[in-house]
Amino acid sequence: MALVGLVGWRGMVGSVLMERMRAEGDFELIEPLFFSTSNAGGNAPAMAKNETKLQDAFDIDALKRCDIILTAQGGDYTNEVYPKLRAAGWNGHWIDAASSLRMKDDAVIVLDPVNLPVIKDALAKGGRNWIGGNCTVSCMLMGVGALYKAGLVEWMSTQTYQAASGGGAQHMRELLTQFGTLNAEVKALLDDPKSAILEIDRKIVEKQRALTEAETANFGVPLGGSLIPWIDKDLGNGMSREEWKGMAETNKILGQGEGFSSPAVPVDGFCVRIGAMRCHSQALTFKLKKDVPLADIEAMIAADNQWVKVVPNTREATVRDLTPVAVTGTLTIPVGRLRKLAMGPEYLGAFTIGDQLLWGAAEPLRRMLRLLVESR
Ligand SMILES: NC(=O)C1=CN([C@@H]2O[C@H](COP(=O)(O)OP(=O)(O)OC[C@H]3O[C@@H](n4cnc5c(N)ncnc54)[C@H](OP(=O)(O)O)[C@@H]3O)[C@@H](O)[C@H]2O)C=CC1
Ligand SMILES: N[C@@H](CC(=O)OP(=O)(O)O)C(=O)O
Repeated sequence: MALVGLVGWRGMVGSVLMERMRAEGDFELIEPLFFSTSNAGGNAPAMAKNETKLQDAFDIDALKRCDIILTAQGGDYTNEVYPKLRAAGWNGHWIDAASSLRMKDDAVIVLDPVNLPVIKDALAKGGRNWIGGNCTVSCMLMGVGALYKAGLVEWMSTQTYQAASGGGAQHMRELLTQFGTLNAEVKALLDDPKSAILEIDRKIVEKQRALTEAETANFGVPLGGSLIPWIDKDLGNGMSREEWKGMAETNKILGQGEGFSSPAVPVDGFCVRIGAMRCHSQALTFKLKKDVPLADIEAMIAADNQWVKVVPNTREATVRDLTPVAVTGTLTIPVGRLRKLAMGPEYLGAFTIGDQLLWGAAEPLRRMLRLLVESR
């Protein structure tokens, strides 16, 4: 059985990953070795078999024992440990949730329902680095990958509505704390049905502007009852790093663009943080290479994989099935609001949602692990 080192298993992404691995019986196929950056020598979780103590996640010799290492510990950990491990001659498979290695030439961004041929090709060529994609990109491609696979996309523009969880657990807590503070500020007025809404509104905005440093420590500004149209670093050219990932990662996942034989498809838009908990949503505008009937597009998307679900473009179906609340905790990727846009028959609009901790983070990694284990 493959000895699989698990790093970052108790974090937010790691916990979702463990849950999914248990649900799919993955532990029956591996010998897990649990690592910790903070509690080496402590007890490993219940899924441990023969190795019941936590290993030191910075101990290169302990890591070197593993056939496969799967980490959801974060980019700083990857940057510190991965080069040392390879320099020490380790030739195992490295599966990683962090973005650090994503754009390296010897790394594949894994999303097997979309890019199994790219993964298999890299495996055949001796590939050893398998990196999970950006959550927004992975969820988008799980939904509308069919249009790319069919070579129909001339360009795509994305407008995202990204959940607090993308920043990590502390960001989710901060959002809820802000909502609580705001509610408390106007509770008495809310309880009085005769109170004036503009008075409530005034008190809320005053409170939002007066939130303490502690109440905005993670987002930097209020998010509850507001939004933040910037995610990740400022690239200095008017673009956020999250926006840059849209084009770079979409094309790399599909095996096109730089380093590949076919050209990149332009992907661009705006990435916005909103007050959702753990589902990323996005409105997409496509320029298709030709006019394809809407019914054919719907059929193509619906047939692409077992998780995508076309939501009829009606009010009733949309408000029921196409919301973060409907999708959270599920692997379903709804795609709705599909319609031809006023600009012409080649212009297609769509709206899609995904749980950014499942298809956006944990699921592609556990599926890659499974693929490696089953191909041994
Ligand atoms: N959050 C997201 O949306 C996404 C994250 N990622 C990647 O995954 C990485 C990990 O993200 P995320 O899971 O959100 O990070 P977390 O902060 O939840 O977990 C990271 C590590 O923090 C340590 N830790 C310290 N205190 C606690 C605690 N009270 N509870 C749990 N763990 C604790 C754990 O390491 P130890 O057990 O060794 O102490 C854990 O593995 C990110 O840095 C990013 O690279 C990728 C895609 C999406
Ligand atoms: N940047 C994403 C979350 C994330 O971790 O992305 P990446 O894996 O590309 O660093 C967000 O904030 O919603």
